[in-house]
Amino acid sequence: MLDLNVFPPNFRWGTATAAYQIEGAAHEDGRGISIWDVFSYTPGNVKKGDSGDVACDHYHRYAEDFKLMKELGMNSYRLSISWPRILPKGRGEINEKGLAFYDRLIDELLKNGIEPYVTLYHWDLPQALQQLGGWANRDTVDAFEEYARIVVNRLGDRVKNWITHNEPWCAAFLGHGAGVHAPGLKDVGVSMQVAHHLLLSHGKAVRVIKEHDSSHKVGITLILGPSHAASDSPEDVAAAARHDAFLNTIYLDPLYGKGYPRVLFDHIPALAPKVQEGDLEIIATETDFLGVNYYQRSIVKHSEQLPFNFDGVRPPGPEFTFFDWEVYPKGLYEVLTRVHQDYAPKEIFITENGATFEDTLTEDGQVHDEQRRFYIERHLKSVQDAISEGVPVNGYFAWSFLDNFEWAEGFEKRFGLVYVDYATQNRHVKDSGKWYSKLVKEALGAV
Ligand SMILES: OC[C@@H]1[C@@H](O)[C@H](O)[C@@H](O)c2[nH]c(CCc3ccccc3)c[n+]21
Repeated sequence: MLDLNVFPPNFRWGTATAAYQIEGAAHEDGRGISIWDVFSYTPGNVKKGDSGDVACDHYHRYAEDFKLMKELGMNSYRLSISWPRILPKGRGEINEKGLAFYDRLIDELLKNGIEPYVTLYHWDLPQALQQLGGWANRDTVDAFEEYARIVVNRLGDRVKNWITHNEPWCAAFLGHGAGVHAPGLKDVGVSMQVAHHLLLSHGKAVRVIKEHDSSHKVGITLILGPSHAASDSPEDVAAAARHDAFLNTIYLDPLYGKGYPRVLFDHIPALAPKVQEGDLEIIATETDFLGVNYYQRSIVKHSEQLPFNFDGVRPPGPEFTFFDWEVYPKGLYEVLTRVHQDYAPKEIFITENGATFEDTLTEDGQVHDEQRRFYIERHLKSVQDAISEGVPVNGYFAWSFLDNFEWAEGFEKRFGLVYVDYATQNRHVKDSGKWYSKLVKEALGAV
């Protein structure tokens, strides 16, 4: 199925994680608390009352984790920095122990010959900033810029690839519209203003990084997926166009200098964000790559449901993951060709792709996860097909290296190529991880 010769010789093969999901040590070495600590500690928000207090204990086990990563043959790794470890109050006093931790982490990665791709924000806003309004408060844009400058100045001699934000759609809508993620607000209008502030802070951080060293590569990671109309009726087609704007072009358009999509905000003018003079120019600051996270497509029909007048329709499958997400590899090809055609990023990295299935650790420490292996194989085939058509995809980061804290699902949902036995913190490479390792070694060996 896969022809590894199609992938460019300098292709980045790796995995992705995020600080709050793997580090643990939530109250160690001066770390401040984040909105996800608060959200997790609030009963009812996270399955089984799980939290990131311990998680994979990566804070203490990163050396063994990177040794395993090297043994598996990967040449890249996407991680995120915990803002509250660096600035416990979000701004002002710097926590030297937090910076020293990431010094050690990056040094250990480089010692293992693994290229770091660093996400500055993967949802763990310092709670002190939330108490001042969080991302709904435009001041947080300046706080993020200060945080970015501190991190880039400290790690910028060794980290050359930066992702400003992970999935602003999640931080904005799941966190402030649907209320199912931290900080747990349910106000669509606020979520749209949050989206604007996240994009604005992205543009500011790009400029900080480029001022530090213009040779550094910087981009943003978006969750993208096709919005398919449930029928060819004009109202379903119009509903799908609004959903496409709601999920995809509300971010893609302003990032690539097109402003906010009229198809959405003509429908909900009262919910449009307040945009100040110069904001759109900052948001559209030139970047070096686009990070694409892909998991599934959406099927959309017209609905009386306000404010968007669209609703989801259960996809036909027939395959679904443990998250009940449809397995639809073609959607990744559709996303990549559409992004290339409509926005033409210089480079694209698949910064997340993966699946959760019910994993069982056998007596002899194996996890036979053929479904996950087959999921990844078919999505890599979609990447291969896009590359064959000239789409500049230069890397694939499987979500995730380790099983980890899956937000509101807690530890029940496992995405790792490596199984984590949380009772012992032992790591067990799953069959999918062994397969991916063999594939990566073949691809890189072919260089
Ligand atoms: O759900 C798997 C991963 C998360 O663990 C990552 O932190 C996050 O970047 C990420 N985004 C998505 C798609 C959007 C989504 C996230 C969480 C829950 C539902 C949908 C899936 N994932």
